[in-house]
Amino acid sequence: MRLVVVGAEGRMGRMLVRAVAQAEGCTLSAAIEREGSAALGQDAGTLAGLQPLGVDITDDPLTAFAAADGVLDFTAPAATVHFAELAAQARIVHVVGTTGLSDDDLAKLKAASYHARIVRSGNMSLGVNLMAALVRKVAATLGADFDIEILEMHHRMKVDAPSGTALLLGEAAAEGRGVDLPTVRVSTRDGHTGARKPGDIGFATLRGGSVVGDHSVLFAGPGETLTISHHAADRGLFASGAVKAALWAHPKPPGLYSMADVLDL
Ligand SMILES: NC(=O)C1=CN([C@@H]2O[C@H](COP(=O)(O)OP(=O)(O)OC[C@H]3O[C@@H](n4cnc5c(N)ncnc54)[C@H](OP(=O)(O)O)[C@@H]3O)[C@@H](O)[C@H]2O)C=CC1
Ligand SMILES: O=C(O)C1=N[C@H](C(=O)O)C[C@H](O)C1
Repeated sequence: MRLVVVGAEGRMGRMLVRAVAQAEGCTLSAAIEREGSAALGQDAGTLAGLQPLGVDITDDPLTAFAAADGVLDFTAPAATVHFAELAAQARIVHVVGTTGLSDDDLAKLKAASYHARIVRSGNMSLGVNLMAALVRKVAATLGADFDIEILEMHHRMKVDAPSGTALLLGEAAAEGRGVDLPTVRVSTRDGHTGARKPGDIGFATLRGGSVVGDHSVLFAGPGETLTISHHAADRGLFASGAVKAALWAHPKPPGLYSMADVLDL
């Protein structure tokens, strides 16, 4: 499978280049950065800390997608929407790890998925997707006297909050309870907030240092608290999950898929 990495100079972009170079059954066909990037013309392998791969970074996704079977995209919302339109035109696989997408962005991805095979997830790791399945089950099992709070911590450079993973876990909890997350979501508390509203799902965000990604879901009940946690130690795990998703989606019909589909959870 010929794969393009977009945002190839980014923290995840470099990891994706390494994961593609090391995986069986795929090759890196192109690497893309934005117009004006200092990385243009550099070898993607060298930039990722590998031997040269003979793939120079360009700012021409249209040409790259026309000669590829799939694209791995951990960039930014506006870029991802644009890449989804190009992936749909080229009828290829689009693996989307980008977080912070608005409802409008998600609607555009849905439209693109009539022609592209899109796999989107706020977290590409096996552990987090398994955790989401557990959270759904626990939320469905415990009664309304257990309050659900989601805590996440990431590195100081992260630009969106709550994290895509926290939202994915919140959606799983809401699904377990049979409610829509937007109707119960509380993402900020400051000042005289009043008592906690029954049924709310709270989010707390920490940022600092080089933390790759830590998530906990707390079920706080009368006299006991159940906590389910995940600690990511290395971004390589998100990158290998993305490659797995691309290989899984290659023979599938156009559509919008999740990591739970890929992992058969
Ligand atoms: N789903 C998952 O498992 C994971 C998701 N993520 C998500 O992935 C995204 C990227 O994270 P991270 O790698 O840390 O961020 P970085 O800022 O390090 O990387 C993003 C890269 O994308 C580039 N980029 C942005 N716009 C364009 C464009 N239009 N064309 C080409 N390249 C573009 C950026 O270039 P420039 O710097 O010039 O803007 C940058 O090189 C975030 O949304 C993050 O939350 C991260 C880890 C795991
Ligand atoms: O920006 C990051 O770094 C990460 N983003 C994803 C998210 O928003 O949940 C996944 C991971 O936790 C790292």
